[in-house]
Parts: sequence; C-alpha cells; structure tokens
Amino acid sequence: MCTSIIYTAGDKYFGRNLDLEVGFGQKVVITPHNMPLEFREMPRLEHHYAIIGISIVRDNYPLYFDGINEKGVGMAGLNFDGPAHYFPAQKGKDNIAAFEIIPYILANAASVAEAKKLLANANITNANFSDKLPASPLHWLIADKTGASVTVESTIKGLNVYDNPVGALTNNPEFPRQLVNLSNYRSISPATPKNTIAPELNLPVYSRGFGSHFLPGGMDSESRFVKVTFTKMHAPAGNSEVENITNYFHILQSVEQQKGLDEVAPDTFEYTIYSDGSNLSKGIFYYKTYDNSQINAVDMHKEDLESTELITYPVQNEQVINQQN
Ligand SMILES: C[C@H](CCC(=O)NCCS(=O)(=O)O)[C@H]1CC[C@H]2[C@@H]3CC[C@@H]4C[C@H](O)CC[C@]4(C)[C@H]3C[C@H](O)[C@]12C
Repeated sequence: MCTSIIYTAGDKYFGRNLDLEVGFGQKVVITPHNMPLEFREMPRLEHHYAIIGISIVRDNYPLYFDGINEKGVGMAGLNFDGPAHYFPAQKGKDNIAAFEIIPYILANAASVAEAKKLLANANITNANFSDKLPASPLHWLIADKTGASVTVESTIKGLNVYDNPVGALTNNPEFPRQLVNLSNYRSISPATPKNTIAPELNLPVYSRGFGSHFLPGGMDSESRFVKVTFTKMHAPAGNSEVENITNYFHILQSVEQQKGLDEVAPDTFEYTIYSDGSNLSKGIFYYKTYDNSQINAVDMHKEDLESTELITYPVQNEQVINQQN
C-alpha cells in the first residue's frame, strides 16, 4: 500500500509514502536533459525535461517509483493489484509499457493538461522490463505546480484518466469508488460536533477532537484515503519552505504504516519504507526513511542538468540523534 498527495502552501509539494515489506535498493536518481531515454514502442528521446525522484536503475534505465520534472509535474506509481490490467501493444496507439509511463510523462509534459493530451491516445502495455522485473499492477497520481491532479488507471475496461479533486491517491478500489466512499465521512470535522443524536440528553464533551472520533485509522487503502484527505484538506500553509515541508511530512505521516501492524505474510510486515516530497516550483526533492527521521534534500538545479548520464544519490538511512548534553 502507498499514499501519494499534493499539498498546497504557496508552492505545491508532491510525493508519496512507499509502503512495502522489502526495499528494492532504490536511490535518488536525476535524469538530466540529454540522457537518452529509450521506449519499447515509442521513439527514443534524445532531449527532454529533467527528472528527479526515487528509482532503481537497471541496464542504465531509470525505473522510477515516483518523481517530478523541472516544469513542476509530479507522478507516482501505487499498487493497484486486482483492478489493474494492461494490454498488448495495439496498432495506431501510443504504446507505453507500465514501467515506462513515469519517465515518458515526466520527460514530455510541462503540466497535467499536457500529460492528459499525451495519454489521450495511450495504451499501457503489459511488456515486462525483464524476467526478473515483470510488469507490476499500478495506478498513478499526476499533479502539477498549478495544483491540478489526475488519477490514471488502466483496467479491463481500458485507460481512464480521472480528474482528482482531492489531490490524493492510495490503492484499491478504483478511484471513483474511493470518491463515493468519502461521502460517508461528510460529518468529520476539526470542530466539536453538536449533539444531534439526542439533544435532550446531556452528553458532555469529555475530550477535545470529537469531530474526528469516527475518522478511520486503519492501514487499509480506503481508511488511508479518508484520513489523508481530512488531514490534507485542513492542513495550514506555513510561512517558509522549512515550515511547509514540515507540514507536508506531517500530512503523509498521518497515514504512515508502523512496523508490526500490517501482516502481508506470516511474520512479514509492510511498513512505510520512505516518504518523499518535492517542491514542484523549486525542483527540490526531500525525503525521510523509516529508519531516518531527518529530512534530507537533493536540489536538482545544483546538478549539471545538461549531462548525458544519470546522477544518483544513495538513500541516507542512518538515524542521527542530536545529543544535547
Ligand atoms: C511495490 C510498489 C508499490 C508499493 C505498494 O503499494 N505495496 C503494497 C503491496 S500490497 O498491495 O500491500 O500487497 C511499487 C511502486 C512503484 C513500483 C516500481 C515501478 C518501476 C518498476 C516497474 C516494473 O514493471 C517492475 C519493477 C518496478 C521497479 C516497480 C516495483 C514495484 O512494483 C513498485 C516499487
């Protein structure tokens, strides 16, 4: 399971939690303008927008989990096991393999509107990257620095690009059902609710926070979708970059999966391996990991974006305690 959001606080911040039981050896990877990008069925791109995000690199190809580009577009792939369905390549379509979709969109689109145009004639194919890395069942959140966002889902019915009024995505079920489910939580509020169940009874307000008494808190994707929507929609904007990115991580951590709570196999637990977020206007990529609470940053504009080679940074995983005495 995973959660991805866009948060507005003057600038826009986009990223995700990656929830899984094992890492893949992922790194922070920058794909500069002149690093050629090959696609199975689409023309090779010699020059394109620069990308920064979390990725593994195989055969010099960046297999992005999530990332942003220099134009302020962000995209994240989240598990969508069950509903996800990809197709063989089709004549007359823009055939893009599931593992290519993030590089393809971020290399070519300067906005969500442009991403929608690129997807208008797209067919997401079931091509495997390799025998060891078969196509994984994903759906995607795309957002940009204007605050626009869409959900992209390829199911047996075909490719759907849904406007995403929430600016959040988790996992199953299909996105329209997640939105319908939100209606069940219309009454969730930061404010103390009125006693409407039995106004003639004296029902004391024995605690603060009553407005969120019925807010779901489970690890499952419906609960996380409701909880992160509530948290995000009421999150204040800060007055500085540091305040904003701090708020941003608090929103994502509202749906963090702590170790030991989500058993996916006997004695194996899924947890939030990393959380990341980028300032979509400034091209700064921030992340934390489960083991390292420190916020780390990589600024794409401090690198040579004219380069022809991938630039990688290891994920910093060590917890450094600020010893005060
Ligand atoms: C597993 C992750 C989703 C996290 C999640 O939701 N976990 C819940 C599991 S559960 O639902 O709770 O059981 C997803 C998110 C992005 C994915 C990579 C995308 C690039 C590449 C695509 C290739 O085709 C296959 C290999 C590849 C490296 C992918 C591996 C894996 O699929 C990644 C990491």
